[in-house]
Amino acid sequence: MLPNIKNPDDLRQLDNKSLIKLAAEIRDEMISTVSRTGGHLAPNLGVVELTIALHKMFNSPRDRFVFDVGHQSYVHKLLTGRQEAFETLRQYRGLSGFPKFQESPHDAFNTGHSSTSISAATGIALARDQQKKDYHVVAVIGDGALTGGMAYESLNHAGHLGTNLIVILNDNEMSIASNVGAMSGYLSRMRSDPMYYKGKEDIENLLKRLPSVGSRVLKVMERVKDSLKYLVVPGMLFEELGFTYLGPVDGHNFTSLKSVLSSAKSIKGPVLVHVLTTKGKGYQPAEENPDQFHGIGPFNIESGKTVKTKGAPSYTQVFSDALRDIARENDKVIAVTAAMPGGTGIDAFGQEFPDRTYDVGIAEQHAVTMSAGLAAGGYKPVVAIYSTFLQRAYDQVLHDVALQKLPVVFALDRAGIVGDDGETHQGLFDFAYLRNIPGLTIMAPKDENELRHMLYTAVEHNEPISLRYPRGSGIGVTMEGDLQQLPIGRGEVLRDGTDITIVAIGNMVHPSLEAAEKLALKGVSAAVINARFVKPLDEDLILKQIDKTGKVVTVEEHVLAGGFGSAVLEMLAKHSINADVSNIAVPDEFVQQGSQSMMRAKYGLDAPGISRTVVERFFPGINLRQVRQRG
Ligand SMILES: Cc1ncc(C[n+]2csc(CCOP(=O)(O)OP(=O)(O)O)c2C)c(N)n1
Ligand SMILES: CC(=O)[C@@H](O)[C@H](O)COP(=O)(O)O
Ligand SMILES: [Mg+2]
Repeated sequence: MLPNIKNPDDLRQLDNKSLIKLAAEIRDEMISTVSRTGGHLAPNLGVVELTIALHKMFNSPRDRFVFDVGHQSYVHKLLTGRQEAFETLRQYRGLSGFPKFQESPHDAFNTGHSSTSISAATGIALARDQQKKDYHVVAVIGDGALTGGMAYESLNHAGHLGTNLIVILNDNEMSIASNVGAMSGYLSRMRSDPMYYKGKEDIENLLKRLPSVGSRVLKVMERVKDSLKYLVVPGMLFEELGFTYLGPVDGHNFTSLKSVLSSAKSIKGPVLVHVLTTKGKGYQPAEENPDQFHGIGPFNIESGKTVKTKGAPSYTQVFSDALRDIARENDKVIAVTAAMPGGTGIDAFGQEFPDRTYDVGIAEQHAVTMSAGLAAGGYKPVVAIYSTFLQRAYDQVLHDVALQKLPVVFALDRAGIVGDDGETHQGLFDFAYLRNIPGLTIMAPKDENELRHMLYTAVEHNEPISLRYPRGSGIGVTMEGDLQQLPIGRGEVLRDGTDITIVAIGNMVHPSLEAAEKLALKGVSAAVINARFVKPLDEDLILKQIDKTGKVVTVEEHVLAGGFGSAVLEMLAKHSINADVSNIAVPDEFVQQGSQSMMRAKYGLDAPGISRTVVERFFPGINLRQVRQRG
């Protein structure tokens, strides 16, 4: 059936039996494709019926859907004319793993970061109202995304506005890991306590029987109704915020879904539909391990096992091991994660030190300010956050941590090019957004061994400090002995040279060393500095080398504007040094999805790219000269 669904109109004639068949085909298609491409399988398996029902009951693209995070939009893509492209999911120039208005008019709003959907949907609804148009706006948000502050800011405002807006709360009792917090508990109680259902039915029956009498009595009756509802009707919290609450309904049952969506369409004002789903539904390994199948690499469909590659441990793993080593000696160390315990390696810390670990939910701002509070109370919080998600908490870093010089450690995982998640998740901005904050020390290790020492240095440092490291495996260096404190603001010369100085930071140091080897073969003598610190810069070391070579190239896996190269340029300007400088970095554009190696090659962020840039920029005639010499 799936190939016959060219657009949502093709769903209109299908009865429940056909819809059930279609749901099974969609699941097969997603399992088969994601087993090859990798992707967010479990969230999508959970919303198959829900998404089909949405497309059946609404009229996209006239009606607008906003998917929160957007990692659960695969079913929507399959129903909106993107079946043929589906095999290119998350690949270079292929279908995005998130909604993209550039891909389809059915994608009303681009997402990737969590908890934005209700705000965006409110704005779309307001634009509709301004233009006196008449269409539905539907935000689809998960219970995990509902832990993010923006979700509450927008519920609060949308409830106050009273405009027509439908929020579908997809409650599968999971974030990536288990969901956390009081709201999650509230949703669970609605899910599981039969008293709520019974109470709701009883009250509804009672209310139906209440007589319509004179207006004063009516007012009293209304108040009685309200207080009775308050006591037992589920979703009262949302009702108090100004939403009509519908549910909870079984999100895998077409009859219930169609009925509740039909009611939602007819109600005036904001409506919240509470839908219960099972993450990973229909594929046993994903149902059993929804966290592992939240976002998964290629896997074997029969066994559900991922294709393992042997190699160096990931940066995350090394960070996780080192943090536990440090915490065994220092009982002030506290680990904080914002809903990414597995992704950041804080899960292992939590197992060993459950009382010193906090998962705050998808609440990066709260994570940072709470850490500031912990630091003010004498602790050493290590906040492990993906570079892209710390973008959320800029003011908290500046206002709550840095202004008070509080010793919070920011461990930024997934810094640099992240690969298949693409532009929403690239960790390419952190040097820039942190470098302008006074008193914040910024480090990046050249490899996984240096990461351990930097983490130790950070914990021992008594002021705000950050370190960033990339997604994926380290480079396989030996882990050297005891953890050591690195001198703050000191880099190291890894290779001497007389023609040019390459100053690299973080994971660009080793490719720079390789590039220097290549350059040597062309007769260029390149010095290589591992800067280690973006702030404070090792000015003496860099200036001394530049004095020798006159030419300098900076290399970083980060955007050019405001990054490490900018820091070096500012330093040269400060000292009135007139050197010949080139900066290798990501230009002023959003980096698309594609494997990390492919995208690094595209931007010249690998050994061949670095040596090519050096030759083209500083030694353009070199090949010719060599050929002439050889001749
Ligand atoms: C600001 C931000 N922080 C963290 C994430 C990482 N993240 C993506 S999905 C997700 C869990 C979302 O849970 P939920 O909304 O319940 O969706 P489900 O996967 O359960 O369908 C998290 C933590 C993110 N995308 N954005
Ligand atoms: C959708 C989302 O934001 C996360 O699931 C993210 O894709 C995780 O990325 P990693 O695979 O790098 O942990
Ligand atoms: Mg969820």
